[in-house]
Amino acid sequence: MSQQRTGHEAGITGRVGAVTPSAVPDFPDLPEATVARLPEYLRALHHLAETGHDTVSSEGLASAAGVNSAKLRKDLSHLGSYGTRGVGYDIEPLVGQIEYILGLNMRRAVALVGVGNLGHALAGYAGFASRGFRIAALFDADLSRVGELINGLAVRHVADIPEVVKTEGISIAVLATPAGAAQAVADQLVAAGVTSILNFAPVVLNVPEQVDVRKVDLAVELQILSFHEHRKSARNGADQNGSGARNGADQNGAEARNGAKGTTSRGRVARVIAEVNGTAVAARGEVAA
Ligand SMILES: NC(=O)c1ccc[n+]([C@@H]2O[C@H](COP(=O)([O-])OP(=O)(O)OC[C@H]3O[C@@H](n4cnc5c(N)ncnc54)[C@H](O)[C@@H]3O)[C@@H](O)[C@H]2O)c1
Repeated sequence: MSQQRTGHEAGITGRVGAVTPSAVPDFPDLPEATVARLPEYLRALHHLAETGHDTVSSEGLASAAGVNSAKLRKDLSHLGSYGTRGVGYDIEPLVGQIEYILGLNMRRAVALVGVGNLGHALAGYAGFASRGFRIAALFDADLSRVGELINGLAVRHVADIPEVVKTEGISIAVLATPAGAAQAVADQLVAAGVTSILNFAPVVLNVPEQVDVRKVDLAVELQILSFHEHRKSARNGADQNGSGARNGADQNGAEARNGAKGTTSRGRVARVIAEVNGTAVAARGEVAA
């Protein structure tokens, strides 16, 4: 990716409203994390516009997008958008600017390969259209699926990929085949001219450098949540051990004070261990060395 000037470096300051998509002098070289957050800002901005808002504060937009406001201001500054003190960001031009950066000011044609359980659900999802995408072609290798209509679109055989990709101007494909078929399908797509792949198959694809692949794996997301669950329970356990340790110390203290009358808990534990091991216990209640 080439190094680009940001709007700030290019002298674009002040209200977002002063910056139109055509005013972006060069294509900004955005951090990947910023790119990943832009769709969230866009979703939140669309919602704000639909509910009658013209402007939004950075705090309001950050909260609607689920990020912190310092991060949001930094992200938008990469686009040359700084908002206006006391006013915030003008929503309409900011929407235009983010859509321009994300390349959504044209509706992109997308191909979907592998129209099984997952593929059917994706092909039938109405939300892609409102987010800037048109499912332009469905492909499968199974002849019994070819010709099936999903949302008015007929499933084509994978042999038609080169022709359809060309005629429909498709550059993005969604891959929903079994893992074993995914690499060969990716090769077919790339040979046909596809340059971006959203891969649902649990396999790492080898593609040429100019091809972008994003992998979606819900099992990985669940595994990450599992880690958080594990960590929460480990911390809770540590907390309980902590209070247990404090309680233990209190009890030890009490037992030490009562030591003359009876045996300490440490002594009792030692005795049990000794009984299990068949070893002797020292007179003071300690395990014999
Ligand atoms: N990423 C995730 O979160 C997630 C979730 C569910 C499933 N998956 C993955 O998605 C893929 C599809 O899952 P599914 O449950 O829909 O499977 P499925 O078996 O129902 O569907 C797979 C489809 O791919 C077709 N196919 C097989 N080989 C092909 C080829 N060479 N070219 C074109 N089409 C071909 C089959 O005919 C079938 O229609 C699997 O790899 C699965 O592991 C991923």
